[in-house]
Amino acid sequence: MEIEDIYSRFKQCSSVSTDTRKLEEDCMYFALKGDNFDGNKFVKKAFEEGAKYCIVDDKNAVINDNCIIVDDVLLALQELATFHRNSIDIPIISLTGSNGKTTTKELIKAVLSTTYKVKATLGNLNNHIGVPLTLLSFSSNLDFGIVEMGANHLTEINFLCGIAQPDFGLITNFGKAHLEGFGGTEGVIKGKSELYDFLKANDKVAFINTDDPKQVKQIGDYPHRITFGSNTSNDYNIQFIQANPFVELKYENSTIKSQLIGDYNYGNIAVAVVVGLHFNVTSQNIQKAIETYKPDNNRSEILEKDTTKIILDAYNANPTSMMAAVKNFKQLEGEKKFLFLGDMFELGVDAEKEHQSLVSFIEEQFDKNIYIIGKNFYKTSTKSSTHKLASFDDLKSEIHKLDFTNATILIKGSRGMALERILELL
Ligand SMILES: CC(=O)N[C@H]1[C@@H](OP(=O)(O)OP(=O)(O)OC[C@H]2O[C@@H](n3ccc(=O)[nH]c3=O)[C@H](O)[C@@H]2O)O[C@H](CO)[C@@H](O)[C@@H]1O[C@H](C)C(=O)N[C@@H](C)C(=O)N[C@H](CCC(=O)N[C@@H](CCC[C@@H](N)C(=O)O)C(=O)O)C(=O)O
Ligand SMILES: Nc1ncnc2c1ncn2[C@@H]1O[C@H](COP(=O)(O)OP(=O)(O)OP(=O)(O)O)[C@@H](O)[C@H]1O
Ligand SMILES: C[C@@H](N)C(=O)N[C@H](C)C(=O)O
Repeated sequence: MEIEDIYSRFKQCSSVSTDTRKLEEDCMYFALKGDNFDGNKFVKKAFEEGAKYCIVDDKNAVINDNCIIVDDVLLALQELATFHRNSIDIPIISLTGSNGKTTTKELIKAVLSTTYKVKATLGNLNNHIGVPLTLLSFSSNLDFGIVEMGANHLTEINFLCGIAQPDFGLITNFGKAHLEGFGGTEGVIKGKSELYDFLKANDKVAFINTDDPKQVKQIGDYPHRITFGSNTSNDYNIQFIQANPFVELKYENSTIKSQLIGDYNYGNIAVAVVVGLHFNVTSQNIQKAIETYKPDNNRSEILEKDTTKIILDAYNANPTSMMAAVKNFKQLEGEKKFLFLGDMFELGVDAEKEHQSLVSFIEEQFDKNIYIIGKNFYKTSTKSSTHKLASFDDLKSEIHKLDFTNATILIKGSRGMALERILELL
């Protein structure tokens, strides 16, 4: 069946789903194949749960006239999303970067939603499946769509731009994340810059943080840019005030006191302010939107348990965000500090070097209460005062000996380390 015909059926549906475990009545179910399951096997279930149409690529899965057979279900999903994007004439703002994408996306959404009808990526559904799902959730009555794009290898952002066709774009930062798939730091810069390449090729607009020399270098002399940063020569001048513990910044005559910790969140907030200003959101609305935004899901959360203050940053980790978290932790007030840091994943051949240089850096900053957990950290050379634990189970037997009265604790590690489990041990 041609994509136009699938599209006319999509228009009869309430939504698109790829999962029979959370499927909406009257949706279009795409039977994807994954590492664990073949969606074609769940077609009967999809109809039982209320799907209107099922898109399949196994002829044995065709059980009624509402099954649509295609060569490749994933490709069909991506083509349908592209077709839909071309049919809805709304401005799309896309963002990528090594760190802070979801936070920045949520902040921009909060700011623009004060004044406009806006939809954005749910959670971080930001890959080759998530981006099509995001676009298919947009409709032509929106004022803006915000699309977060993630990548762990070259050409991925270019591919996602082809589907989303952004009118505006921004890169939060270039860091040492997913080094394995990108083949090193230069690969990250090239891969993320595919967003700029798309904007340049299509005369679209880039938001550029001029405090980040990498952004300035990568955008080159491309004229369609909106600049911001600490220098008054920018289109928008934004000043960092402090992050102790919450980030405060100043623009025009407004001071924003956010509920986000970490000076690294300054750039994430600044670009949300600038997007708001550029699209004529009032200063009062920008301020209110940002000041009421609270992070969740283990992303730089600040928690209190009796007299103990906990910075729970266990959602993910990579050398850049780990370094940023440690530096921020160092400048925070507090006499008695503990660090619980877990392995960083997806670093490939750089894993050993990156874990070692991070440990050496931490030991320069802190002389005690350093706990590093996981196989990679376990292999590093450390001072005798640093506590190396090969696994979470090893930490369990150590942690109950510690006294956290009046302490401040940083918890950070890769998703697979799931260091939020520490909370139950405190
Ligand atoms: C394919 C899929 O969506 N899988 C999701 C599914 O996984 P599950 O293990 O259950 O099975 P399969 O994948 O094998 O299943 C095949 C299909 O069968 C469906 N199904 C299964 C059982 C059943 O009873 N009924 C069914 O219909 C199933 O739904 C599949 O469609 O469920 C998991 C739990 O909810 C999901 O985690 C899994 O999602 C995968 C990982 C996925 O890719 N989802 C996208 C929608 C997405 O955007 N996910 C984001 C990923 C964010 C991310 O990590 N981004 C990276 C950079 C991107 C790198 C990119 N190249 C990559 O590889 O991802 C970043 O750093 O930002 C998310 O999960 O948040
Ligand atoms: N600008 C930044 N620089 C360094 N680290 C950051 C920055 N912004 C956020 N972080 C760190 O990254 C963590 C995750 O934030 P967020 O989910 O917004 O990033 P992300 O890029 O969307 O991650 P993912 O790609 O895994 O979805 C935060 O809790 C914080 O530790
Ligand atoms: C959570 C996932 N998007 C991610 O960033 N993974 C890195 C490698 C992590 O687990 O920290």
